Amino acid sequence: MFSKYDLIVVGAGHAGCEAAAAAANLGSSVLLITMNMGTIAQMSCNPAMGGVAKGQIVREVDAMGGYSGIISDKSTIQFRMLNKSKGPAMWSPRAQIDRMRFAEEWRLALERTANLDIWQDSVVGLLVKDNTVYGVKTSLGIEIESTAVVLTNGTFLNGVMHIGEKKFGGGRTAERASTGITEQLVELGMEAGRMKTGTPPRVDGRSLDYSKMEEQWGDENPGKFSYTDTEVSTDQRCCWITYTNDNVHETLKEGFEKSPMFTGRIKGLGPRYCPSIEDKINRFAERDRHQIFVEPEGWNTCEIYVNGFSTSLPEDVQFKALRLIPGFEQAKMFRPGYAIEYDFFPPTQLSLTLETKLISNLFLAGQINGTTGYEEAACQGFMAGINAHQKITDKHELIMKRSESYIGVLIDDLVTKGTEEPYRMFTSRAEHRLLLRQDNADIRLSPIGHELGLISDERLAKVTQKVTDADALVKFTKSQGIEMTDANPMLESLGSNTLNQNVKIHSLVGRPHIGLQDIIKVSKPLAEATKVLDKETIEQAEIKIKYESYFEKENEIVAKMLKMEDKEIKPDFDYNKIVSISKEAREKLFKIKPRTLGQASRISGVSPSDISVLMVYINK
Ligand SMILES: Cc1cc2nc3c(=O)[nH]c(=O)nc-3n(C[C@H](O)[C@H](O)[C@H](O)COP(=O)(O)OP(=O)(O)OC[C@H]3O[C@@H](n4cnc5c(N)ncnc54)[C@H](O)[C@@H]3O)c2cc1C
Repeated sequence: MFSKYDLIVVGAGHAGCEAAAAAANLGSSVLLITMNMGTIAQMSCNPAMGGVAKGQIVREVDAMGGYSGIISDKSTIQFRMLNKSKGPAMWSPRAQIDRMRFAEEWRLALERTANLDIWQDSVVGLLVKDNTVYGVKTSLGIEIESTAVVLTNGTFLNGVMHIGEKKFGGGRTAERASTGITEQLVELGMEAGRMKTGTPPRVDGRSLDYSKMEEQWGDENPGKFSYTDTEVSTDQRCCWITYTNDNVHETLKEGFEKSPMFTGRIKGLGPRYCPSIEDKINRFAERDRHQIFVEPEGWNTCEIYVNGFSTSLPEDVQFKALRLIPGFEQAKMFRPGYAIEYDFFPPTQLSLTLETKLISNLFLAGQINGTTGYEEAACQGFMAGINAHQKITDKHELIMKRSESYIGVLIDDLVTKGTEEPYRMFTSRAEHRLLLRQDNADIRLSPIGHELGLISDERLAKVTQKVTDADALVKFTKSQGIEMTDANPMLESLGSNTLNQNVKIHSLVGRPHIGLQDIIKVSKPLAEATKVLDKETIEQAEIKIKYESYFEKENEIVAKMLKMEDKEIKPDFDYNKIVSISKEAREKLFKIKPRTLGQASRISGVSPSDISVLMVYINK
């Protein structure tokens, strides 16, 4: 029934979809096996993409030829650029998403992708010989062969869901758990752990009184994720904000003794930055209210996601407490919140390509590696799909540097340091975040996508043109002056000091709160010079003018750091021959097998003096 594939991807969540699409677009024959074709790219929790640091990841995946940005744009119901009042390194695109449309768009995109077959079934085991994977076994008893396998099982491996004292096996509400894979991999010598997460109840939006809540609209001129010419709706749906209160907290506390979170019935660590409402009440007892974001799940559905109210308390307690929130007095519940615990594989067992060190040609991506979040999963899937293809076609592996992408930071963090709790991306994890901005992801990464074959010549040419045009515009502002009589009314209206002599446009853009678009309105030469340029090119020039000196300093730091980062360590390097490093460092170095001195320096337990000694040996 099945001939041999180049690659089998197990699971069609955010990681699996990107992995399958990337490898197929590169030319591998791919079979995507997923338990339920009705839940391809299902958003298990919040219907939103992007956010702080996560939005940058979506843009990076898009810049290299992944699909997440395009699909998000097609299903956006509200868009906001977060942190716009801060520096550009913090600007983060976030979109409220139509959950059903997102899943449908992903499925249609996969159906349109050449070299990609889909099979609905559950994988129960791997075909492994001589520590090399060569296919999978399914619950229908079928054995399907492939040269490589990417596992992206999400929260499904031995998943157990909890609502109060009730407990069900399952990978997500109304879906079966996956058994067999963890057990086999553990038997083969891999280590598995347990993590947990939770989700809030969903309610019927027709039963809410929005007049008691604050409206929260998106941006007036909504942006988007993809650098391609995707169209986004200029219509937006409103979200709302309301708050819990003492009565809500007291009611929730009635259920604490039945809460699996407090009775210790759930094993594993949960996401610290996405706590349940019971956790928040417990940890921040001094707070008399917590914010609740009331978010529509789509354009046409009345289903509402109660963001901030993640809970696994008994459903009747959830319901009683919800009705005490302003605007929720008559709320009808569609689905209760629940918690889930699942298996993951500590990611220090992977190499930087996301291939397992133990079993050749087996790659792991997404929540299975201890991460949380669609964006974190999508970018790992994308990278695993690429690297699986590269490996089986004997091409170079793709390892992203920490200084060139959030994707590089994420994978390096996971593989080098591991994670004890669900890992999510933050801007603070990226030491070179000033360079890793959402506005320049295409400039940073499209050449890489192009070299791989995922970005067309035309698309790369557009990026190159943008850089050339932005540089030319910066140059123009340095030579072109502005009359003070033209500038002063605009400066006054924006609360900036007026001029007492004519200046170059460049020096005005250097001022806070003054942008090129403000000056275009009052300077005919600038308006003329920019009339054929798009918004992004003008923005790129403005960011360069305002932050050029900071970028230069950061680039100098990166150049210094790359000297260490580029110092390669051979995979079979024998750390036993170094006598003067600590026992802990030796053990960790053997376990992680760092590729470079830079990676070695980030392993916990490896000290700067261990690195100095190691450097001497490598230089020998
Ligand atoms: C209850 C809940 C709450 C969550 N809360 C949050 C949150 O607050 N914040 C946040 O950022 N993230 C949250 N998440 C996590 C978020 O859903 C994941 O990070 C993201 O979906 C992971 O993507 P993935 O592709 O790794 O896995 P998933 O999206 O889980 O997809 C896994 C896919 O694999 C398929 N599959 C699994 N096993 C098999 C098998 N053996 N054979 C065939 N197919 C298989 C499944 O059917 C599914 O399609 C939550 C998840 C759940 C379930």
